[in-house]
Amino acid sequence: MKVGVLALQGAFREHKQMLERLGAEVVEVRKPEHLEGLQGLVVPGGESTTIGKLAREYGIDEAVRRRVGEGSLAVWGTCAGAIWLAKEIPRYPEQPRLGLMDISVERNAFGRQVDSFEEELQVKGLDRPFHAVFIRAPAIVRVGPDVEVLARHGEAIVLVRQGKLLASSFHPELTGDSRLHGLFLDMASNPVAT
Ligand SMILES: NC(=O)CC[C@H](N)C(=O)O
Repeated sequence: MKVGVLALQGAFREHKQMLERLGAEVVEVRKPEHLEGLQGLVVPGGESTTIGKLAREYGIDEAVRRRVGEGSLAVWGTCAGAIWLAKEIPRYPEQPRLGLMDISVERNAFGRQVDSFEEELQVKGLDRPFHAVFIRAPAIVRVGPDVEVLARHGEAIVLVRQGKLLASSFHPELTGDSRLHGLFLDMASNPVAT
């Protein structure tokens, strides 16, 4: 199983290590041609405007849209990566994005006072809670009819799936728990979107 991590900016190294621990071959994606032969792509947390601008400049967004359209690539956006995947970003209508998930993702939704926090999240499909780290995190404030909600923090939606696309508000790569990376590898290895 060969997957990539978008390595333009942000916390991609931790994702790479975790995916490798699960036995995947992991490529750092910096150009469209690096997507060749990949079944999945993880888009890390970081600064979503920077990631969006660089991905557009290098033509990576176009290439990812094409591969997702063919059904041959799964994508998981974490934190800034989730913002990049979203169709709507309230208050930032001009921000460059992939725009493939029918969700609205509000940047820095939890306010300045609580810049960062951690929580034991109940995740649909996991038998025990997942320790989630939120860092200047976004919240998913609207989901379309094809989007399944997998976890919430209070009222806020923080983990969703739409076919071969997955988005999380939090940073799943910062703890030793690799269950969500395992779920993503399962999604990427399944040729049929469910
Ligand atoms: N940890 C993160 O990825 C934070 C995302 C950042 N607040 C943004 O809007 O881009």
